[in-house]
Amino acid sequence: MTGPNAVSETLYTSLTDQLPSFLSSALLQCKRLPTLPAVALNILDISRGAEATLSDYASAIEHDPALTARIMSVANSVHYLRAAQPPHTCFDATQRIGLDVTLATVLSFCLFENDHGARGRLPFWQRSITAAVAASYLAQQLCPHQSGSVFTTALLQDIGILALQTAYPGDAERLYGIENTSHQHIMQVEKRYFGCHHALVGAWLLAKWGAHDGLIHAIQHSHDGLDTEDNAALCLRVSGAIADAWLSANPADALAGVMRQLNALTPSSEWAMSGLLAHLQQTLPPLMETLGLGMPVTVDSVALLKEAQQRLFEHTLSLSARLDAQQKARETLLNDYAELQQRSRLDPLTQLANRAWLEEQLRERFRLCLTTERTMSVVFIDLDHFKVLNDRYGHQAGDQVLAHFGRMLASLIRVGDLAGRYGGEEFLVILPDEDAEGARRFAERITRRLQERPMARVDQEPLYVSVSIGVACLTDGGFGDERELIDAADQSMYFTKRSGRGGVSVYGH
Ligand SMILES: Nc1nc2c(ncn2[C@@H]2O[C@H](COP(=O)(O)OP(=O)(O)OP(=O)(O)O)[C@@H](O)[C@H]2O)c(=O)[nH]1
Repeated sequence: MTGPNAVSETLYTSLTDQLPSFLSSALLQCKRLPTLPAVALNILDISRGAEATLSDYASAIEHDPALTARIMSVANSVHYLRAAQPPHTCFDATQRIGLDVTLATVLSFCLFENDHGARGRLPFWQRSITAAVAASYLAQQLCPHQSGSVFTTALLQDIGILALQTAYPGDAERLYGIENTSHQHIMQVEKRYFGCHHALVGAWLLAKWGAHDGLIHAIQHSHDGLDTEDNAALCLRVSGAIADAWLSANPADALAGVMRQLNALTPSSEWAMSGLLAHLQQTLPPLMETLGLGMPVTVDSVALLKEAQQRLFEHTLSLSARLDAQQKARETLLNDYAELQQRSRLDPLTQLANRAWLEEQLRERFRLCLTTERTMSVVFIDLDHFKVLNDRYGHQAGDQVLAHFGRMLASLIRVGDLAGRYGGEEFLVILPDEDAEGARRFAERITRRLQERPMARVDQEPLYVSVSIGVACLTDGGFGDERELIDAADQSMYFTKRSGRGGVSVYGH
């Protein structure tokens, strides 16, 4: 289970304070509560079909308190909650967590270790389901938009009993096995034996598992008096009494007693009691039959659990296969993205950084230098008489020269430097942590290299080019931004041009 989330942390702490500590330690030992065997069978049946939908699972789970509590808590966990409303019904919960998590949650059901254990819990399950059906019918009359959540809350109102029976299997028979004991009496016995009754236990468990505050609060007060302004709470609280009456040895008398109580509170016509009884009469017998609660249940729990584990295993396998595929798709996507990003930063002809990337990098490095009090230099390079070269040897030869020059420049820079094509036949190199003298030496290496190596061959003849270079160092001017630094390097480059080309000038030197 998920553990309390941030929202219910305070509620959880307050419930923990109220719960005797020996009880919380014992309850923590039972990680899962047993599921109705018939529901477990139904879930397995559904999981065998390839076309099973979320609704199929939700319909199966919604009558089982243990699985309902589990699925509600998982759906409410922080991971799924995000900014959304908490789930109010099994349908909400399964929609929230999706098919994979629903399957993983419901297939990890557990059962009572033997038929005897399951039979001993029949009254608990019968009461939970009867109360849920009654509560949702009443809610449809009084607060229709809450009937789904009232059903779920009513189903879970006694989950504390299931937990206590599971934590104290040896005492369960003695505490809960006496026939025709009233719910009131059970609560008195619990109070004597455990120091609190099952509503608090149920609320604490749901808080521990991370259910939402509304549900926890409603369970905690599910057994309070009927004197409440809140219609949903009223439907919940009266549902237990109706379930007890319906399941008692003498339903007619018991129901009359409940009606008397209600009449004292509110006019009976509003409650449409006869409609409720007709609804219970019509709904409950087939439902109890389906859930195996009409007669003792006989199931081979070992075989059932084995099959569930097998299904869970198959499900996990298919899930991990899908995760693998998703992971691969994600990696390809990331690679494609990285490649695309890299391409969007490159000049296609020279394979150096393009102007946009150069400017972005220069902006960042300029800011870094200011904050860390470091320096940097930029080197502005312009190929000489490139128009003449193009005109004389053709545009293709010009392209060849640019591409070759790009490769040469890339071979001269160090790790951390950035060389790029700034415009047509203009190049820019950023030299971090380099002063003006270092940058000048770098620029002179370029001019020397160009004297040694031709940048193209035309009709087998080597074609040499020269460049005019301007250098500017951050330390040599009060530059306000990176643009001013580039302008300074550009000015120095023009100075070189005016001085006869094929050389290096340094700004401010
Ligand atoms: N082949 C080729 N030529 C280009 C490219 N980009 C710009 N050019 C050319 O480069 C030439 C630049 O000419 P100018 O700005 O007059 O400069 P220059 O001829 O180098 O003269 P100076 O800079 O004064 O030495 C123009 O003819 C442009 O067409 C390109 O990608 N490929």
